[in-house]
Amino acid sequence: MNSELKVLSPNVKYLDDSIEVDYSYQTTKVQNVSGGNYVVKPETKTLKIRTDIKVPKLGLMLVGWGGNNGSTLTAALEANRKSLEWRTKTGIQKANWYGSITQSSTVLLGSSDNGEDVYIPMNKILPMVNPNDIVIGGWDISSMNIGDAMIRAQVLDVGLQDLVYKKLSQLNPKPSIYDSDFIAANQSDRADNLIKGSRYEQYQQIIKDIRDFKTTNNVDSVIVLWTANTERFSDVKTGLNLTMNELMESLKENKSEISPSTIFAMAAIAEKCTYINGSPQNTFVPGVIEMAEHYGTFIAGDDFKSGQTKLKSVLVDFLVSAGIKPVSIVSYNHLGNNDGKNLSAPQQFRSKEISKSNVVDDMVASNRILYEEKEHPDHCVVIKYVPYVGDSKRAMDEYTSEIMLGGHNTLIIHNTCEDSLLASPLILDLVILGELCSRIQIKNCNESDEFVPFKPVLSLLSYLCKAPLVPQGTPVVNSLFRQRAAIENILRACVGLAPISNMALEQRFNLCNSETMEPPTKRQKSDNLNGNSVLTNGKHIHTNGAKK
Ligand SMILES: NC(=O)c1ccc[n+]([C@@H]2O[C@H](COP(=O)([O-])OP(=O)(O)OC[C@H]3O[C@@H](n4cnc5c(N)ncnc54)[C@H](O)[C@@H]3O)[C@@H](O)[C@H]2O)c1
Ligand SMILES: O=P([O-])([O-])O[C@@H]1[C@@H](O)[C@H](O)[C@@H](O)[C@H](O)[C@@H]1O
Repeated sequence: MNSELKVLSPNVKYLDDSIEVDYSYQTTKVQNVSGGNYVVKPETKTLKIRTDIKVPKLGLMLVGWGGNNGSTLTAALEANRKSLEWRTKTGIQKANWYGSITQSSTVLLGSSDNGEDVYIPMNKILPMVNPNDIVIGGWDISSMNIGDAMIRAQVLDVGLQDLVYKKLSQLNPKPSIYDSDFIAANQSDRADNLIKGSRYEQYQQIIKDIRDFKTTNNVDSVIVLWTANTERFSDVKTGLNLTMNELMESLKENKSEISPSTIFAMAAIAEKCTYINGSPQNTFVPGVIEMAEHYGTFIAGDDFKSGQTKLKSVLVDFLVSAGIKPVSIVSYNHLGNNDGKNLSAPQQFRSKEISKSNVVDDMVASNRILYEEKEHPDHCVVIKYVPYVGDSKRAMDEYTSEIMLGGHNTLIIHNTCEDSLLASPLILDLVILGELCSRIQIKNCNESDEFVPFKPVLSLLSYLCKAPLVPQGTPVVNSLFRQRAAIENILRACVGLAPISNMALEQRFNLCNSETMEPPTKRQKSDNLNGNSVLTNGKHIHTNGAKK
């Protein structure tokens, strides 16, 4: 077990294969009685949470492996695995995972005896897959090896490229499913690495590829993740894909409206491999969701939330929760990578426009003081293909908001997003957190004797997605900090710790008996006398409460 955290609590048991927690889960039920009068009922559920601490040997199969994101992630895995360093014009650069919350962010654990906040790396709370142990592979419609694909991508420092090229050039993507009706025509010149045959035969080939990858690499489990081009939306209609059976029949009848990404999702689900969609298209048609529920396989997506949209889900949250009313949001960006080339086609752009535009909906709907029922800010998304800038996407945003008494506030932001260097760590987090979720189960002791897994639609990964896929009947949350808090607090619950509330009552009230003890604060110095910690605050007080 690589976790370095030990929680001392009667509610937490560290067993050979698992951590078991007795957890009191508190929620609040609201009954909107009438006229804005609410009756609120706190609820407590007695749960048992079990986390399997055996970390599997994990395989990651990327669809679109030879793309900018896929080749960059592969290089990053190699660079970090070997702790590579390379010379740049500003000095020596060391490999790192900046931008990954599991590898480079921390979680507030609690406060020390002298009142200081203590933080712990997120990947130390529970045993998680070590990126160095991930075996990567995948498919691409382009036959180019990953080393040459990395060069083609023009993302990484040449110093790093030179260090990893030999290894990456030996990696070759498997042939993939190409359907020119779903991605831009300008992608056809890459399509030289294709699976022939009917859609059903392609589906069977993908299943075989997954099985072969598992066996060849001796991995315990595989996650399949789409980082291939953005597809146009598929039609969703009766007789085509509304149910699992309709979808499977449509596949067997070789219906042209079944997209490559949906075929990949079906194959992964059938092989019980978590499937994650990093692009905005509607891969998860209702039949795919039913299939995931039938097989109990995790699915997650859509569309990595990497830069411009990630900032939007912070800014709009801040503005609206500050009582400031965004009334116009214009998000313009241009990029010159192959993604931008594909998005220069109208149908592919439309997929991206939808995912980039819906990200403010939940925050706007949260404040009926600012917005009437059907009222929304003007929201315009523009993406232009400008080859010269390559993967270094430029995002320019203007947020205009109404402030008090008819005033206006305008935020203008220029945000240079190195798209693949921002997206690759998100792919790592999607994979590591997605795998961790497969080892967590919960039992509602009041209702059942059974431990149950997460629902197949893994909404916990929403922090990493622009257009979160959520279980039917549950709300879409785009607010970045709410999404992150969900991850943090579920990780804490798995080791028996209460959610972070930031109430810090012990710092705001004298919760100790004021006669005998001052609450510790950061400013006060603590030093040890005769083994007792003594707080100095103008008077000497023993921690055992005896006054000197
Ligand atoms: N910051 C980001 O980079 C970011 C953020 C959010 C979403 N995305 C999405 O991630 C995806 C990948 O981005 P990218 O910059 O790596 O794009 P890219 O064009 O460099 O890579 C896509 C790869 O997919 C391959 N491909 C296309 N159709 C395929 C198929 N059916 N099967 C297998 N391979 C196929 C292409 O040959 C290409 O190598 C895009 O859909 C993009 O919209 C990227
Ligand atoms: O930065 P972000 O908005 O999260 O996401 C990016 C978009 O801004 C960009 O237009 C698109 O090309 C990328 O695929 C990605 O979707």
